[in-house]
Amino acid sequence: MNLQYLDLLAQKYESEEKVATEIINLEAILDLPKGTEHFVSDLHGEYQAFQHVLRNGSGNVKVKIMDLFQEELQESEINEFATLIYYPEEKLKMTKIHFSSKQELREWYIETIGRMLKLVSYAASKYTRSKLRKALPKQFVYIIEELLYKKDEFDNKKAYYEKMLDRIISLKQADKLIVGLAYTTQRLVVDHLHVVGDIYDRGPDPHLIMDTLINYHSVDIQWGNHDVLWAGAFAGSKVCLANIIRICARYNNLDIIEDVYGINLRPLLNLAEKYYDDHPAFRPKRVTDETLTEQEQLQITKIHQAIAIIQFKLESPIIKRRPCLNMEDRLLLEKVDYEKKEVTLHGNTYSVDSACFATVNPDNPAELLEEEQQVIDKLLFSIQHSEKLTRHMNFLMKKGSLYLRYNGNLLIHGCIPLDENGSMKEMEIEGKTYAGRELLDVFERYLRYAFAHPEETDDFATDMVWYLWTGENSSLFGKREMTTFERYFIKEKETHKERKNPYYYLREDENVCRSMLAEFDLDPEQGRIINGHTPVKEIDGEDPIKANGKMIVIDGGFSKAYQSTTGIAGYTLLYNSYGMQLVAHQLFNSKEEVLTKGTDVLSVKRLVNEELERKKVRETNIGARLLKEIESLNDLREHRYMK
Ligand SMILES: O=P(O)(O)OC[C@H]1O[C@](O)(COP(=O)(O)O)[C@@H](O)[C@@H]1O
Ligand SMILES: [Mn+2]
Repeated sequence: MNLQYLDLLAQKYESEEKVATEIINLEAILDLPKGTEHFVSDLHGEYQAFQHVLRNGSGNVKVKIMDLFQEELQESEINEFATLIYYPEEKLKMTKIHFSSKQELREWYIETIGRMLKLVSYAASKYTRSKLRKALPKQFVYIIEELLYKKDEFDNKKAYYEKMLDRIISLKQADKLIVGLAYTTQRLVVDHLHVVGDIYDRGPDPHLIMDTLINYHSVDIQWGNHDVLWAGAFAGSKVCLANIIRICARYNNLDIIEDVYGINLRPLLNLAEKYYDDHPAFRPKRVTDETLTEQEQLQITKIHQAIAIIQFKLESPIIKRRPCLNMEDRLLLEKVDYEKKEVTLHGNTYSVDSACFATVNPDNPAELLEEEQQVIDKLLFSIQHSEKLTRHMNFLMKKGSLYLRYNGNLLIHGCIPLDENGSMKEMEIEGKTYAGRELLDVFERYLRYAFAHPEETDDFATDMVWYLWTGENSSLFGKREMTTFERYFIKEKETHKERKNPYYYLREDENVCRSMLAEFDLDPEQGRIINGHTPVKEIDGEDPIKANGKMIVIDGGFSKAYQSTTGIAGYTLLYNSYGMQLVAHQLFNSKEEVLTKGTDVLSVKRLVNEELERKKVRETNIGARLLKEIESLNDLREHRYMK
């Protein structure tokens, strides 16, 4: 027993009563039902769709409303009420214009606030009062508690409550109260959120997702390859930086770089204007914005080429100085015959007639022009000095990890690299061989080191971050090679294919999944692997629940760009005290549609498993921590107060 620790503890609990009270509290919490975990993945900048899923708790809010009111309310009323919980400000505005008299509005307020209080109290029933208090809107804590805990057996307080509600309405506080209660409900239906990777890229608003997560009550992140690419850029990797700008150009998202994160793109634009023309392969993909003129599209097309070529040039020296990464196959600029305009890959020769190699020196293809060097250096300087990006990246690192063991499950964005036999694939790094969990741990150590040393741009750790984005043994990429060059410049489609790691077919096998759980010291009987990264093609009948339920893949494609291949708008997972449920979301168009049509974009639920007995906090990660705390408090009690 650590006596110093007990001394410290004694400062906080300075009387026997205080120790006893805390022990009683903690023990009571252990017997509460486990809180609801909510899993989402591959958000890819789709803030609106993410907001919707968050606000309706993947359908959980509706379930609670149905439990309480399905006898009393019609379906349309239930939908109206649910919409009020999801988007209280907007829905209030829309509802209020329909009332013709003050009296009508007053009645609606009283009825609605009454229902909301019932809902809050139901949603909070498995939490302690102190947890509920933290979830309440600050300015109304006292009033709501009075209203929530009213026990009016003797009819003494009726007038008191009525008066309270009346005054709330007459003092014009009802709207604020309704908004507060709606957000409290949203917060209560989900205890903890897991984001299984890929917040960034393709969609327009990753920064808004980051802001939401920063303000969320309880969250962790398992990094996706796209998140690591952004972290890598911030950590000093110029090639990661070129990639994020290239992807932003490709998806018409350069305003994320310029307007949101405040990076000046002018030097890059000047370079682009000087050396590049129109090119069909580099036209921006997501042109929803009708205000984008032909001129602007052309500008983006040129920037896209300029930064792609910088990226390819920056890859070469890394591949050459790091033979252990085994990426010589990707020295593509070196493989081009600039006279014949051909490239030879894996023994086959293809035309690269359409390629834009104006800045490439055939004798030294990886050499950056002076201007290119300046552009990338300036970009790196601004990105590392962006206040907002600093905040977002620090949060990403603080709340994130490559994988997470949580309540018996393994959460991981991409894969655990395997060989064809299902064994953990080995990789030699700096003279040592790693595989499985150790490999992932060493990857994470490099990323954290690179992040802590942003001034080092060419060291091994920084190069490893790029490897995490694109390397064969990366647990985030999970494919043999990234065929970006081929997809821009070679017509033959067979060169575009990215071969997946054997993990992606072996994960269908229950025994393989069991051995992966064991590799991470998790119980193969109880645990499951929760994966993102590869869109589940529901359209083709692919099942997100694999390996007899040991593997659940929740990338259903929030990303609009991928919805035509998946056929849905993403999966999410809920894990409450009764078990796990997978939710398939139908296409989400806009919050306006939800508000005007009153219908939720209905989500289809499938049971993954049912707990035989309702799971309690005692059996969770938090429970284990509380048990330790109780043990220390018992020690303190014995040592300090029992003598
Ligand atoms: O669809 P795009 O923009 O061409 O991107 C394709 C690239 O994205 C990747 O699929 C990685 O992104 P994901 O993590 O979303 O799968 C690469 O394997 C591939 O080369
Ligand atoms: Mn991914």
